[in-house]
Amino acid sequence: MSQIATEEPVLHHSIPSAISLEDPQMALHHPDTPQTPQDQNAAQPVSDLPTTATTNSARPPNIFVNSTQTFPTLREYHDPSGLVIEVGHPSVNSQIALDTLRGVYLPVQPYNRIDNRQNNTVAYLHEKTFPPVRSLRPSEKKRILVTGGAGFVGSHLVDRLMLMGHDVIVLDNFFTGNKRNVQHWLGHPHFELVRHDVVDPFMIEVDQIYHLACPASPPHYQYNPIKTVKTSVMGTINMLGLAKRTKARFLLTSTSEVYGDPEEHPQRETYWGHVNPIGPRACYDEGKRVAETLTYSYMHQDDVDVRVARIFNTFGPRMNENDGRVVSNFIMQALKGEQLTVYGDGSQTRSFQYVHDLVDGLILLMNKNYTEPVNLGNPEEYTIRQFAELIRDQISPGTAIKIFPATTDDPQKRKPDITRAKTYLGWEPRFAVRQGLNETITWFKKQVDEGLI
Ligand SMILES: O=C(O)[C@H]1O[C@H](OP(=O)(O)OP(=O)(O)OC[C@H]2O[C@@H](n3ccc(=O)[nH]c3=O)[C@H](O)[C@@H]2O)[C@H](O)[C@@H](O)[C@@H]1O
Repeated sequence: MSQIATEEPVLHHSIPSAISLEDPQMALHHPDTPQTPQDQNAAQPVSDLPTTATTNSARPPNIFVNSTQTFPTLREYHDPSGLVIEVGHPSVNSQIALDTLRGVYLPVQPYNRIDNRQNNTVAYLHEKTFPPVRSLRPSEKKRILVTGGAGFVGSHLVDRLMLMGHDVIVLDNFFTGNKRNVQHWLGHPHFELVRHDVVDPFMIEVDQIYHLACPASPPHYQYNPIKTVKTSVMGTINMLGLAKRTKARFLLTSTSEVYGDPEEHPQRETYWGHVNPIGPRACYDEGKRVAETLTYSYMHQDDVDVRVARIFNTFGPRMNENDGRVVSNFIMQALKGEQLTVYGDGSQTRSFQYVHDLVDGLILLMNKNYTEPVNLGNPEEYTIRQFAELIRDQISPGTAIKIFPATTDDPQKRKPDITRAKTYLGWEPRFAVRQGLNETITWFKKQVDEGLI
């Protein structure tokens, strides 16, 4: 190999700036550089090579080429003995150190497993330490599909299901979801992340399906209303079809928006709603209403085991800072010292729940035997103006609150009646809005400080 290397014609290739003859270490390992006896002794057959990225300390462990620097030989991809130490091609920026690649398929400590008998948890080490998850017997462990699992609510649900010890498969098209929300599970043996749009069918064997996939903030769902309707209709048909085939239990995350601009207050699940079918919110409201219709049609016609949660306004860490919803808008505005934007006269009301409460409710609903729709929300009701003052006073009391025109068809009041959830699930919110807001503000501040948003 080294012979071939020295006889090669001089070619010009783009190489990473990290690999330079000016680097004394690199020069030491270049085939043209005289080698010490120790170096020559170090040459080994491939089978004897250590399998970590530390094998050849002179090479950067992971090489992706951006540099336009040229270097006149192909020998760069070989070690002094002529063994390949790097694969891939500069033309497609695919170079990678072989040791790095080995680290993927031949890890030094494959899935090092730490069982903690005392608290019945198991932790896996694979390049990073994952949070310990409960150790379940095979009969207790479920395969759970979460559509929209990389979104705000979905990712918190995934955290919980993972910590509970289940196998979790996340489907997300990343339109409003973000891989960052679940990156801490990437590589965990219980976790799979699939980029997939629920508008297209998806086949898998699962025990439970939490169907969350759909843009939920008004600016996002109104951005492409036809796609929003397709997501609710075709996405729900696809997931119900999957539930039917696999006999999985199916939970639809519906919304308080099915009540429209309600004439009943607070809203009970028996209320049929007051929705404008051709207004700007209709793509979401009517989409979710059809999704509910489909869910119960599959239940009656095909015996699919279904659950329906009607989710009221929810907030918490991992909300998208740009999604236009009132909580993220007000927090970001106050953090930046900008005026808070109240749409309309601010007398419209909302009831806000902290995301951990919602996740509790979803898991309860999935695992209890109640099949009618259930409201999940915190009845703590605020006018939007009060809510603006609450956030302003927690972050920057001097900031101005400014009135802007109301949005079309904005519901004037919203507050859940949670009698059903209390009665059939034993659920009610535990977080006061103030505590949830403190945690959410702390998270947003950290994101800003770390330059992530
Ligand atoms: O937050 C949620 O979880 C809900 O958000 C939306 O429902 P909406 O109540 O319209 O939520 P926001 O966009 O946060 O608006 C709440 C109220 O604040 C007002 N608002 C919003 C943003 C803003 O900067 N200023 C402001 O006054 C809106 O006009 C509205 O009256 C979705 O449609 C629901 O599906 C979802 O459950």
